[in-house]
Amino acid sequence: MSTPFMFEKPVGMRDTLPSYYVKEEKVKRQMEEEIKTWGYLPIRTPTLEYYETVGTASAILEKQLFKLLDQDGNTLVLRPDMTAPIARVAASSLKDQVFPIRLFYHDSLFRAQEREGGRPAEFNQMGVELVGDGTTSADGEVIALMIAALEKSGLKDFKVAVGHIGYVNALLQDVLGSEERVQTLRRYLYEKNYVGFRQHVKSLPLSSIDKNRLLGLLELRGGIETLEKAAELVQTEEAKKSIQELKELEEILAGYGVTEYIKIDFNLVMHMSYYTGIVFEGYGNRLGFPLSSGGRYDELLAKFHRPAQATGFGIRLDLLIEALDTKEEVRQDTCILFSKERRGEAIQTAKALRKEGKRVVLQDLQGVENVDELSESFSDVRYFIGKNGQEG
Ligand SMILES: N[C@@H](Cc1c[nH]c[nH+]1)C(=O)O
Repeated sequence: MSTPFMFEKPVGMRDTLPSYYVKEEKVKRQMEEEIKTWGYLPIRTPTLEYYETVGTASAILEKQLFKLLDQDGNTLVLRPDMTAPIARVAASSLKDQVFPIRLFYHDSLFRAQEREGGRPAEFNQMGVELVGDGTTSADGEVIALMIAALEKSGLKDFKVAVGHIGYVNALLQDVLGSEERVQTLRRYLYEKNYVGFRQHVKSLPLSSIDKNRLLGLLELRGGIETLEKAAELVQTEEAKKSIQELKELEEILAGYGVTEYIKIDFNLVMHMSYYTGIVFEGYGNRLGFPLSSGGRYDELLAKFHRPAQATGFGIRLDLLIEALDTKEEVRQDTCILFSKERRGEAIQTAKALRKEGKRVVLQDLQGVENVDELSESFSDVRYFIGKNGQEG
């Protein structure tokens, strides 16, 4: 008797069937070609990392981590992110390599999902890390590269929202003082719960001027003029520096010719707590949630004892493919059906066609359940049947 779980999978785990696999491979290849031409080198890191180091540095919610134990009782995690493992590598195996280091990756990541969420808990991400470069040129480069990679994948009508976590913190801190109160409001932003943000601000014991400054943050979305409005809300050094960086970034992105994709959004607060500066998210036209994101993380490397400034991005392949909505068919060119007597001839023909780069299925007629159905999925069907006859 079969067990009741026979066809079930753990929550959030998915099979990748050929039709999807083919699409993903194609998109991966297209984006990788682009990323390589920008001088990024490939890297792969292990699926499992120590919870104590990479697990905590990844800054993913504790309950989203898949944990397991090794034979010595150490807690391991399935990597939820590539940025922290790469920071580990940059600070250890690559410690003698001079900065900046440009790396790219595509690998599966693991983030446990709520049962109701229905989102995959394992997904593929392609991304880059530019480690050891604190210039705004580096922020501009990774944003422009993300756009170039998305363009290469065939994605149209997408937008990249750019914000600055330094500015958000500066404003919230200037008005609220305590980090605890800052955290609460930051969480509303992270959840994109602007109604909750408004209600919470209204409930705070603050002057109406201060309340309006906080509510003013929600208006800071749009074009370049947003930067002027942002400058009015808070004048601390940190805020000024953030706005200056964004101004410079605008110029850099204009230089790359990608201004049309960009909008400023000071409400951006990311799911990763390691971000320290310019942050960004890519949105496809048809999806309400970001399919790519990234930003500057200038304090993460110090956790691995090689302090360095860095930035990067990750593109989720499952969400990108959803946004692309392509009808890629799993294509097979030729089917050679043979009977035993002419098997040798059939094998030779298959060999010759494969050499030409054709995809050839070589099939003994006796093993076929339904010849008509089988034939339908091929553009070319050849028969090698009967004794010494000619190819049919
Ligand atoms: N690791 C981030 C993306 C990123 C790469 N570099 C910087 N940020 C994520 O998974 O969302």
